[in-house]
Amino acid sequence: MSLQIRDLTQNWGQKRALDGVGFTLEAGEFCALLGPNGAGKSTLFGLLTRLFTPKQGHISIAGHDLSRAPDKALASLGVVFQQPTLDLDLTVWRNLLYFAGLHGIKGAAARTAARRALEQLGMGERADEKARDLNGGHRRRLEIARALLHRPRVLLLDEPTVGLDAATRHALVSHVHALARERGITVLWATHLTDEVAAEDRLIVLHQGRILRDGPAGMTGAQLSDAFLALTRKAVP
Ligand SMILES: Nc1ncnc2c1ncn2[C@@H]1O[C@H](COP(=O)(O)OP(=O)(O)OP(=O)(O)O)[C@@H](O)[C@H]1O
Repeated sequence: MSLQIRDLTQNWGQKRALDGVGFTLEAGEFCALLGPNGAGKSTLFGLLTRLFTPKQGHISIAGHDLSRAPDKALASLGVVFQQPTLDLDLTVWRNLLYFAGLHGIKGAAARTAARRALEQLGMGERADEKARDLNGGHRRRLEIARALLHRPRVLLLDEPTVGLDAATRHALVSHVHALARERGITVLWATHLTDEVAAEDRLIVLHQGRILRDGPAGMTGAQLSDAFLALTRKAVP
């Protein structure tokens, strides 16, 4: 399995942000992590990326235990955070090479990796443009390309469509589905928008730090939206 989480619990003072969360994702699986504001999605991502360490629970990435072998585990992980972190004054190409360098990928290997990542995101023609001149959707795609440079097995995206219009969001979701399907990358896509979930996706609903539902989405659109609202309303104490 590519990503395994067991019994993860995290408190912020008196507040329990995650309460015994556990699930396993296989290679090539696209999993939508759906939760309203405050569900615990960012806390979960903070633990997965080792921004902080869990008091209780276990995380393993591509078979590497995150607390015992953090370097190997994190080398298998690509991350797109909610807040964009591109250098807007650099070209697309320079943004990628700079980040490749941070991963220790240099010279011809870095150029090959950057070319491959741009192709994967349909941005092969954009290499010489300044990041500032890209529209919101292409900036996001560049961030995804950058997260793929070191060929991670697992890709985490924390609400990557914030601020994008519906058509651009749809295009971005399609690109990332293709990465999972065609490249076997395991994707964990956090969102609070039900229209980003496809019927065949694995769907995990997180609310108030707990998993309320885990399985194939099986529905989309208004049906899914109604089911999500009913589920999260019912759970309010
Ligand atoms: N550093 C922190 N200190 C204190 N409380 C926190 C901290 N981070 C998160 N929380 C609380 O933990 C709960 C879960 O928050 P989290 O940000 O993980 O949820 P989320 O699903 O990512 O929400 P959003 O979509 O609003 O970002 C919330 O009640 C939040 O107020």
